[in-house]
Amino acid sequence: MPVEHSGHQGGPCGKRVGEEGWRLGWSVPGMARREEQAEGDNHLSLAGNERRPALVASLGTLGLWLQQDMADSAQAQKLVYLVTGGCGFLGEHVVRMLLQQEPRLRELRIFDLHLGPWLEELKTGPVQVTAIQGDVTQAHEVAAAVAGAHVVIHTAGLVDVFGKASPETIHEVNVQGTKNVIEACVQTGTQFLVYTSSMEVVGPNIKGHPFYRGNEDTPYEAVHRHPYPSSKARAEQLVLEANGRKVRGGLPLVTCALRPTGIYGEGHQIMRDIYYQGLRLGGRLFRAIPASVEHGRVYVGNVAWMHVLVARELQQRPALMGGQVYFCYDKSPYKSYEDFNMEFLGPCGLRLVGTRPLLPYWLLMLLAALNALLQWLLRPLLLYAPLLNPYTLAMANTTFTVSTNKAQRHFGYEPLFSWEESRTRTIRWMQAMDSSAQ
Ligand SMILES: NC(=O)C1=CN([C@@H]2O[C@H](COP(=O)(O)OP(=O)(O)OC[C@H]3O[C@@H](n4cnc5c(N)ncnc54)[C@H](O)[C@@H]3O)[C@@H](O)[C@H]2O)C=CC1
Ligand SMILES: C[C@@H](CO)CCC[C@@H](C)[C@H]1CC[C@H]2[C@@H]3[C@H](O)CC4=CC(=O)CC[C@]4(C)[C@H]3CC[C@]12C
Repeated sequence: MPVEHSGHQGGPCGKRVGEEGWRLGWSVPGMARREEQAEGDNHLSLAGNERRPALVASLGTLGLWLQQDMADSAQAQKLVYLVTGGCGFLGEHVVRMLLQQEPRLRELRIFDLHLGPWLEELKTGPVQVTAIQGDVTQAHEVAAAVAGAHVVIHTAGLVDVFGKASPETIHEVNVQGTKNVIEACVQTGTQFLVYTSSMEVVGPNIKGHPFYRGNEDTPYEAVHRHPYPSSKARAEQLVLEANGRKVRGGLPLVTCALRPTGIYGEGHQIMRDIYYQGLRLGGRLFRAIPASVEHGRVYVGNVAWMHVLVARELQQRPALMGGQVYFCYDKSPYKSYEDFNMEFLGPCGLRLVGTRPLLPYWLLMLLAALNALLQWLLRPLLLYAPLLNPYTLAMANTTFTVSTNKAQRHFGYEPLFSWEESRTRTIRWMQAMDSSAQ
């Protein structure tokens, strides 16, 4: 059951499909919309040298379209966005989604501790892409990156529930890093800040209370001891409290926070780890959690889309959206953590053994505690960070699901990807990942 994070072995996935990496084929259903729009633009641009006000006025309806077009162009390609953590799992999807779905973008700044080589391919497009290698814990680096940006999407964070980093480091990156982002906005005059929070700021709590299909207003006793949820909760609070502060130039800062549930999709490291764990176990995984325990999941493309939309609409509806929190949701089915993963791992040849947990819960807890002890004992020699520890077991074993339409009501969010698309894309990525590694 307990396993270390994986090394790679070839698996059944790769034997079926030989594809290039998922990055090469990245596109979204909404692209059709942008293409239609582009076609429309081309159509209008046939009259390109006739775009003078007098003639426009005499052409009746067409003139009105042209005027609108001119107004749109004046608005177009004006904005500078900064995405912190833009090279992470979610950050990369946000970056690509912005490039495809935000026509007003002039410059996109991508700030990350580690820059990915894939950024190079983005630099050939019409939007200026600026890669900034930097650390959110360094206030001066953040301020330099934020200066002149209209919108900041702050996704950078230390996501660690496995004990790889110290509590102090998690706090430094997630809390101090967020403080630095807020102060940079205030000092340099950036007015819009979107923060990637987490469902974990709510729960599951340490008492294991279920949160069953709850929404942003559902009462829940949020009690945190683990450094990751504590840090995310504190950072979210700081972001929301900063809403309304005056930024340089006198305008109010407008902030909001998005709370994804467990994100899945192309690039998801934990899914990768579980896949290789299954391969090492001869193509089997052993059920540890009852199928009745629901765990909320959301597709990364939809989370990215929500970031793009919220950033756009925050500028239009600051009074409604400023200081608000929104769960990230889509049409992914409610299932247990393990059953949900099987939606992707199954088509890759893995099998989940058992209709009920194979081990009693007390034994799992014992194994989890043993892992925690081993981690502590081995720490001077090596990093032992298995998936199973008392915290992750409690997470997987506590119902936490969301049912809300707040994002739809406040800013017209509808998922861009259906469940079928999200599933297919994730399976394709797993298959491509495996075949490219063989
Ligand atoms: N993965 C998930 O299921 C969920 C993630 N989130 C949140 O979404 C955000 C992104 O998470 P993931 O993409 O999953 O994680 P990730 O680890 O793939 O991405 C985080 C990015 O932040 C960067 N980063 C870390 N420390 C930094 C620092 N000091 N300075 C600058 N950049 C730094 C990393 O290099 C990485 O590229 C995080 O804020 C996380 O708390 C929220 C809910 C669920
Ligand atoms: C007990 C094991 C038997 O199969 C499985 C252990 C699974 C855990 C590693 C995961 C279960 C729940 C996950 C977390 C959850 O989806 C919410 C999260 C939100 C975040 O903001 C970051 C990631 C995570 C903490 C996620 C991490 C992995 C699990 C604990």
